[in-house]
Amino acid sequence: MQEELLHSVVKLTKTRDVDSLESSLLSTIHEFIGCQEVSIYKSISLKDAADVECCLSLQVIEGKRYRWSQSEKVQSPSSELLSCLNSACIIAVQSNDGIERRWVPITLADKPIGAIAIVSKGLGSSEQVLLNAFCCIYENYLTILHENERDKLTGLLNRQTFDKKLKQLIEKQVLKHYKTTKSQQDRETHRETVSWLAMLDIDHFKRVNDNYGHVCGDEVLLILAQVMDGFFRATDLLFRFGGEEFVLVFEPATREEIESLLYKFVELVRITKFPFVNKLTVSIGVAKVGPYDFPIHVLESADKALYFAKENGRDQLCFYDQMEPPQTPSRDEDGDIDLF
Ligand SMILES: Nc1nc2c(ncn2[C@@H]2O[C@H](COP(=O)(O)OP(=O)(O)OP(=O)(O)O)[C@@H](O)[C@H]2O)c(=O)[nH]1
Repeated sequence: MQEELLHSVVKLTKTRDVDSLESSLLSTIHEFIGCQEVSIYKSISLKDAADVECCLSLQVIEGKRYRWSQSEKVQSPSSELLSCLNSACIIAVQSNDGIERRWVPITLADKPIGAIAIVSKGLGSSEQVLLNAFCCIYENYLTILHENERDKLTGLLNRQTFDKKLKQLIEKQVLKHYKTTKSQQDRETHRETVSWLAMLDIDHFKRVNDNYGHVCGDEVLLILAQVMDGFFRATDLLFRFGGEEFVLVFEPATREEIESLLYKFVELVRITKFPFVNKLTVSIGVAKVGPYDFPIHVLESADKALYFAKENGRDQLCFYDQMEPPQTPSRDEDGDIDLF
């Protein structure tokens, strides 16, 4: 038993990304603690505590068969899950048929960000100790992985993780696409709700540095990142690509939804009071992320649209497929930015 336990800890800490860490955690919990179901829930929004997603779930069906399910928005989270998320305390309830439901909070930087939920026939004290220990190992390792994926100044995702995260999103999209669309005609109609990538760049940022110095420039960058973090949903991927350039990846939405969201953001930046500078504006280039696109091509398209927005007055957004022909050359060709 001790040897197996050690192996499971080694296996858990061997993973290098959050998704494999989570599937490893659930299979380890299932292996060592008899349960019917074990799931990971995460808060999606900082503003609304009831906005919760079930990221991954392992369910035992008919003794030795399992079913995995992932990324499902929880329509009405149970009151126990919500109190676990709000209080960061373990909650356990037992029904008359002896089935126990237990929620163990997951915290990151002292903030509850989710919970592990386990359905069992009741856990003995040694099983509870084991479950809490697995959750602590997961939490500690999650903190390390989280720090490695983040930009040190702004706390947003860093450029090194971009390829991996975008590939994961595209893979999920392909899977969903095939699950939900049976015929070629269905696939055509589903193209309307694709994911979107936006490349965002601060206008005339050099002037901020030149007038007030690099340290003040850094503070402006930090505040802009906080504004972004507060405005977009937790499921949107926000990257700092370096300097004053950011990349945002949104989950499937219609063009109208993304356009309206980004217009609101451009307006929000315009009216936000930043330190030192009187006025700050951003330009944004937007491109579709289709299920069969290569990340580099999507990035190049968004970059061209961003260049177009800059060339045509800044403080605006431009969609790649709505640019006026002839298309402007990518800044990549000018040697202005280095894509990979
Ligand atoms: N403070 C700070 N400045 C940075 C950082 N990285 C890059 N920069 C600065 O960002 C500025 C980018 O300037 P440019 O590429 O000329 O673009 P811009 O002045 O924003 O003009 P447009 O993009 O054309 O609107 C340069 O002054 C860089 O030194 C950083 O990490 N911190």
